Parts: sequence; structure tokens; C-alpha cells
Amino acid sequence: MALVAGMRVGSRVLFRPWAWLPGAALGRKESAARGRVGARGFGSQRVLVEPDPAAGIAVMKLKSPPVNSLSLELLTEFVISLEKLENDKTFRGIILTSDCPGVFSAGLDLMEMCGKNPAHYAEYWKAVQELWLRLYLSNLVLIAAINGACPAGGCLISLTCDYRVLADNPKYVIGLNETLLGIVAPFWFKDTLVNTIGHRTSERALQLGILFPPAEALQVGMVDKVVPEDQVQSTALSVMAQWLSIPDHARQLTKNMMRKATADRLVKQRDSDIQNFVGFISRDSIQKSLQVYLGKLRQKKG
Ligand SMILES: CCCCCCC/C=C/C(=O)SCCNC(=O)CCNC(=O)[C@H](O)C(C)(C)COP(=O)(O)OP(=O)(O)OC[C@H]1O[C@@H](n2cnc3c(N)ncnc32)[C@H](O)[C@@H]1OP(=O)(O)O
Repeated sequence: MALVAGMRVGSRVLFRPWAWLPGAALGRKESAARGRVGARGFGSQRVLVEPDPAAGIAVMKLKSPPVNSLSLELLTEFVISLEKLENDKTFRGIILTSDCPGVFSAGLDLMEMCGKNPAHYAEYWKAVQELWLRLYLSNLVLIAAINGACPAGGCLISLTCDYRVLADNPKYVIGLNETLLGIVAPFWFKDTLVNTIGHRTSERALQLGILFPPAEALQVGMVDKVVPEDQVQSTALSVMAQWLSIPDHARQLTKNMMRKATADRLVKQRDSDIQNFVGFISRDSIQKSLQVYLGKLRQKKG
């Protein structure tokens, strides 16, 4: 799938993964009107959206079994659903969760980063950047209801949210474990973590690739609340009510003030970040590390 069409938003040029969809040529107003979400659920194969227009919120469930690894398809569908909700004034908040039992998201899809050509790596990385930028700068209140393991790219997604509720299950670890795979989290992954848990804790967590179990995740500030598994959703809803009690314009401007500089660092160097990724991931030594890691994941079963 070619992801090349661009759209300027402020100083950002965003790619439009949906540009190939029917209706993409419509004006923004017309397409927003046609695409109004309403009370019925919508979504795509891999992203379920359960809207509650009366409450002004939607629950977005990642549904890409077995582990919600962030394939190009999942990234694309995620951005499209997000865009749809952002464009519909009915919605002020999203609860982001998983439809895959025991896993929030296994992070970036290793199959997208193994044995492919440089053009594919570039397209993939651009889609990863795009999702991060859209989530990180979203005007909506985003609450992560983390109902499963949350490593690497899965953790990154949760860190873009305004609040994280984690189910209390020792298997539901969370963290940026890239070093364990022999790869390096890029600067904007690192910045997102530093902005959440501080420099020293991030330095240790990133170098050691720590996957924190719930109590420790709470202690270092990686998540904001740990609750019994059957209370994750209800807790996310009550946290959402609190966040929505704040006037949108004041909250949005404050969020932007806190996050814009971090996002701008990537916006200013998107192309070089892509080139850096392509060069790194194409190295034989990195491909070998990823293959070894994939082999271990598969062996774990047998
Ligand atoms: C300059 C730039 C440098 C590059 C920066 C790159 C940044 C990278 C960020 C990332 O996100 S890399 C991905 C890191 N992810 C992980 O380390 C998680 C790996 N997965 C797991 O630990 C476990 O799968 C789980 C999430 C804890 C779930 O465990 P569970 O026992 O429920 O399932 P499994 O049997 O392990 O897995 C089922 C099935 O899924 C495959 N799989 C798992 N994770 C991934 C993945 N990230 N990508 C692709 N495929 C994945 C796993 O191999 C199994 O496959 P089969 O054996 O059934 O074929």
C-alpha cells in the first residue's frame, strides 16, 4: 500500500493513509458530515470503535489477534479511526483498550522489520511516526485501559495517553524493552518516557529494557492507577469523567503547551529519522538479533 499523500496541518505535513479510500477527495466538511460517527459502533477489521455520543466518548479496542502487534494495517486503521473521532465534535475523549485477551499490544510488528526492503521499512516507520504524532498531540482526552502485557511500541502508545489504568496481573508488564531485542528506542520514544517518569528512571529503564510488573509500574509513574482486572474499564470511565469536567479549550491548550516541543523535535526531522531507522534496521547484525528474538518467542511455546 503506498502511503504518500500529504496534508499540511500547521507546520506539520501529515500523511493520509486513507487517501486511497472512496470519498477521500471530498472536502473536509462534507466528508466529516458523511463520516459522522453516530451512536452505532464503527471501525475496521482491526480497530473496533464503540461510541457513546451522549457521554461524548468512545471506546477504541485494538483487535489484531493474537497480540495486537502494530502491523502497517493496524497502524493505518488506528489512524483512520482516530481521525474520524477527532473530526466529530460529539467526541471529547477516547478509552483505548485491547480486544485480545492478556495483551494490550506486543508493540511494533517484528515481521514488518524483518527481511523486507528499504522502501518497506521507510513506509512502515512513517506510519509509526504518524500514529505517535496524532496520539501525542490529540485534542481528545485519551485514557489507556491496559488489560494485558504492554511492551515496547505498546507501551509507547499507552504513554501518549493522558492517563493509564493497568490491570493488576503479574503477567501484564509494561516498559520500553527494545534493548532486550538488540535494538535502540529512538529519541522520541525516549522523550515520551522521560516526560512521564523522569530522566534518571528512564535512563535505567531504557538501558536495562525493564518490563515493570504492575506495582513497580505504579511506583515509577509509568501508570497512574493499578486496579483489579474486572475494574479496568469502570475505572477508566470514572477517570474520564473527571478529565471531561475540565473545559476543553483550557485543557487542550495546556496539553499542547506540555507536549508540543517534544512532538516538534520529530516533526522537524521526520525524514532523517526515517533514514536513520532504515539504515539501522537493514544492518545484518540487527536483522540477526531480531531473528534470534523471534525464534525465542516461537520456542517459548514448544
Ligand atoms: C533507530 C531505530 C531503531 C529501531 C527502533 C524500533 C523500536 C521497536 C519497538 C518495538 O515495539 S519492537 C517489538 C517488541 N515487542 C516485544 O518484545 C514483545 C514480544 N512479544 C511478547 O513478549 C509476547 O508475545 C507477549 C506480548 C507477552 C504475549 O505473550 P503470549 O504468550 O500471549 O503470546 P506469544 O505466544 O508470545 O505470541 C503469539 C504469536 O505472536 C507472535 N508475536 C509476539 N509478539 C510479536 C511482535 N511484536 N511482532 C510480531 N509477532 C509477534 C509470536 O511470535 C507468536 O507467533 P507464532 O509463534 O504463533 O507464530
